Amino acid sequence: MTPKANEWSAVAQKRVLEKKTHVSFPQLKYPSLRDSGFKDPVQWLAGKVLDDGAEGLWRIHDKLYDLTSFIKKHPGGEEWLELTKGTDITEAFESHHLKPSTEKLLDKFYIKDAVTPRNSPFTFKEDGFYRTLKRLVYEELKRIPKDANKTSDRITDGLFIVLLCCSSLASWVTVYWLSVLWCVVAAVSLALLTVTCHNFIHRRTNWRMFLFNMSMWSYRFLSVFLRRGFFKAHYGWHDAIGFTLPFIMWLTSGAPFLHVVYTWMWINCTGSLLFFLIAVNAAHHHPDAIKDGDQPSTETPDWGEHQLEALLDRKDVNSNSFGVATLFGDHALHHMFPTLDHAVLKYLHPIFIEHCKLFEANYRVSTQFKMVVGQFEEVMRTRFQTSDERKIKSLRD
Ligand code: HEM
Repeated sequence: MTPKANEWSAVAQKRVLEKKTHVSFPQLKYPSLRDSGFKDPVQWLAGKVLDDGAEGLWRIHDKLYDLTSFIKKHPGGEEWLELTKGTDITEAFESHHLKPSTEKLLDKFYIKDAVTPRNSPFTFKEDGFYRTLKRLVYEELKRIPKDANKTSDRITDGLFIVLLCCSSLASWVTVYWLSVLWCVVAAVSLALLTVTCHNFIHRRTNWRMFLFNMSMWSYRFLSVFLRRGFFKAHYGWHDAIGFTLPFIMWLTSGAPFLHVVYTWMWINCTGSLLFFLIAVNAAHHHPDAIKDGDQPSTETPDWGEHQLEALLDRKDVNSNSFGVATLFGDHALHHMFPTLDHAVLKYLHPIFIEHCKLFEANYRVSTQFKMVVGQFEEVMRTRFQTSDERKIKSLRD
């Protein structure tokens, strides 16, 4: 029985303790492996293999496909399919392909129907919010300027060059305050570069996605250095690309190696802190953004509408291309269409807003300042929210 609004938080707290069902979606079982080992993407994927009913194949909606022969031919890159073998890839498949012809290609790989229901609450109805928006976006993309994505390329390349120059200067100069100045500029450009490269990591394999790893994070697994088998299986040379920065600093500055390492670590740690501050004050860390445990709008929401529930956009960030690229802007459209360049998204605003109005979707737009305040409110939050509470607050904003 669905709990009443005033009982939701207590019921959800009980589910958290019992660990029998998913908290927000009690029709789903408690995720396997959630509480064992590292809580990282590798563990999450292993848990999905146990729960998704894909029988060692790839599951899309309620059908199973054998994509083994397609892995090397996949235009988006091999990694996506290698990593997801044995899991339900419905959400990834739906959101990463706009061309209607891609779906037809699936028939070639069909093996059989799945025997268990999907272990996901999300729906993709033909006349639902997401699928209708996807069709509109596909048509709209034909009308936008062909070179729209050049803006992101220029911002990324510019930040990369600033990072290289300032890091080398920071090791080269011998005046303390000048060195600090170059270190600060390098750290800021490293943080902004890392965010900007996020624009490239959901797309077909491209060299700019590797620049994300200059931060010593990995665009695939943030736990990459902690996992066994670093150079085997899923781990590649690009996971270690961050080590090229101190090497370049050493070569160009001629400074003693230890001094370079020390300077590099300062830049890296400060850059990481700034990256964290940007990320945590962006779209999701606010009480009005749904989290596991909060009450969803329905037990089987449209996937796209649920994305909107999970974030708030910022009007001051969305108003300029540099802000969008370097501060996780236009996040709603980015969630729904991750393969599109961030610089393209502004052209989709008019149809997106109209579509939200038509479907009465819960799309919220806030400001950067309110997101910073909301981030502290989120940290202090002690109860789970009902969907009505989320809606009422969003109207007040
Ligand atoms: C885990 C699931 C998958 C992910 C994350 C994924 C990701 C991607 C990405 C990032 C692209 C490049 C998109 C672009 O540049 O616009 C792409 C393209 C493509 N993928 Fe996938 N893919 C997945 C599964 C599949 C499957 C199952 C098929 C078909 C059997 C498929 C067929 C294609 C085709 C045909 C393209 C080229 C589409 C185009 O040019 O518009 N993908 N995919």
